[in-house]
Amino acid sequence: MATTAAQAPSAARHTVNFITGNANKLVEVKAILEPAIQVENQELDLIEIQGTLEEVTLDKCRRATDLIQGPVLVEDTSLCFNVLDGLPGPYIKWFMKSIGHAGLNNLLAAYEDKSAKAVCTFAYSPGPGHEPIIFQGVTDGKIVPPRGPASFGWDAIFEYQGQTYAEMDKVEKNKISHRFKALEKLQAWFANEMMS
Ligand SMILES: O=P(O)(O)OP(=O)(O)OP(=O)(O)OC[C@H]1O[C@@H](n2cnc3c(O)ncnc32)[C@H](O)[C@@H]1O
Ligand SMILES: [Mg+2]
Repeated sequence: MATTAAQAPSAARHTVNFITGNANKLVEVKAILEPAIQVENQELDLIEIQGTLEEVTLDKCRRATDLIQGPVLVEDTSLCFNVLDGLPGPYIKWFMKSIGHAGLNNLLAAYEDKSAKAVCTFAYSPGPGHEPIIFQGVTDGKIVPPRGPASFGWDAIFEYQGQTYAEMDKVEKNKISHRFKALEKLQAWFANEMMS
């Protein structure tokens, strides 16, 4: 059957298979990308290596590609304290689990500089045998005692222009977040792919 003009744009739309076990990430990625890019999800428990933000994400992407045997999108989130040369960085998940919001604040108690960077590193692979492509977004803020709901990771202790991520309306967070900035680059790359 011939494709009608009305069907064409949606048929040409990209779909990504976002591999994550984190429901909050998935909600944000969908809110930012859809409807331009359709987001599907598979949950895999991927081993995460030690290394730079890029190395950790690239390795995660290669492992996901091998398991899925198809196109995948993965993401790794870091919270980097400037005075600690970027730590906890990609190990933030384990710091959150072990010492929580109070412990993360205490790590900076000896320093005046509470500035931090939220970094989102996405890697997209078209499938086995392809090198993954990296899209990174950074939002600068500072670490503060928790304010707002504690429903998503370290949102309550990361302050951006006077408000913690947790205090912000979700729509507002998704306009300035590290995740949004990385996905802007991904969207531009997909748009370019569609034209070539
Ligand atoms: O399956 P994956 O995608 O790996 O999901 P994850 O929860 O293991 O996520 P990461 O390995 O990227 O670890 C990042 C940690 O930072 C938290 N996190 C990620 N994005 C966040 C955001 O926008 N705001 C607050 N916390 C966030 C997240 O809950 C983890 O504890
Ligand atoms: Mg993880």
